[in-house]
Amino acid sequence: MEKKGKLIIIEAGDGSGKATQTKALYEHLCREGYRVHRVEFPDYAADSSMLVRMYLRGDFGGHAEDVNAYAASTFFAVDRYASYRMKWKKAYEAGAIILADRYTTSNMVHQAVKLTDREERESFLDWLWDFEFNKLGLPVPDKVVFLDMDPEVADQLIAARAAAQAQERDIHERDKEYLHRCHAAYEELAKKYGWTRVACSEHGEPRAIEAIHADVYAAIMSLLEGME
Ligand SMILES: Nc1ncnc2c1ncn2[C@@H]1O[C@H](COP(=O)(O)OP(=O)(O)OP(=O)(O)O)[C@@H](O)[C@H]1O
Ligand SMILES: Cc1cn([C@H]2C[C@H](O)[C@@H](COP(=O)(O)O)O2)c(=O)[nH]c1=O
Repeated sequence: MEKKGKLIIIEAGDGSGKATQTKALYEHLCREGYRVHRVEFPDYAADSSMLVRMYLRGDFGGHAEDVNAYAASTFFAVDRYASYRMKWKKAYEAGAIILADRYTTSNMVHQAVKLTDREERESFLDWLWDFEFNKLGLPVPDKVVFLDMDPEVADQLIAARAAAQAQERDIHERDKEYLHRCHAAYEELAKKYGWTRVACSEHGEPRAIEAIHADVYAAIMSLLEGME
């Protein structure tokens, strides 16, 4: 019988602090002596993300909608499959904690919003669940923490980061209206799938990184019982 680990996802809209909070939680859990592996999606440094990179830089069209939800989801899912098989399957099956910055949950939001008809969207979500978790065999998350950052605040954080690091925005980050639709979908899907919401902004300002971290840690604490 396999001794499975725990798969924890830090999920949110673009520029909402996922990398920052994943790093803080990873360091906290390491300090406490847990066996933790940190992964991120897309896995930009890996060959498997080539189609994702082509899509996000606009090779197939400058708008998210230029690639339909099913095609785009497949690019991201294949990248995830390669990461799972090559980087963390063994550790997960040996009982480690896997901490992921984005996962299938990003396809559930960022691709599902392309379908405006409710029935079509539900049917896409059912297809996606079956495709990634049953057909590809990726593990279902044990906990999804949704960082709820006001999209206007996230847009300012992206702008500041882009200026500081001379980075270009991808086709999703360039489209403010799309990011607002994604935020609404996050709120809806957090309820549908039972994701834990952590408030990350108030009165148009981001909350302090440490305060958000304390809430993220509190959200995952109960999962750690019996883990080493
Ligand atoms: N609570 C916060 N207060 C102020 N600045 C923050 C906060 N959280 C993150 N930042 C800063 O905002 C920027 C975006 O944060 P981060 O890279 O963690 O977000 P992300 O969700 O991983 O972004 P992306 O979706 O683009 O991968 C970074 O420059 C980071 O230092
Ligand atoms: C993993 C994953 C991501 N996406 C979307 C979400 C974001 O808009 C981009 C990735 O950008 P980041 O700023 O580097 O996080 O891609 C998606 O649609 N599906 C996925 O599975």
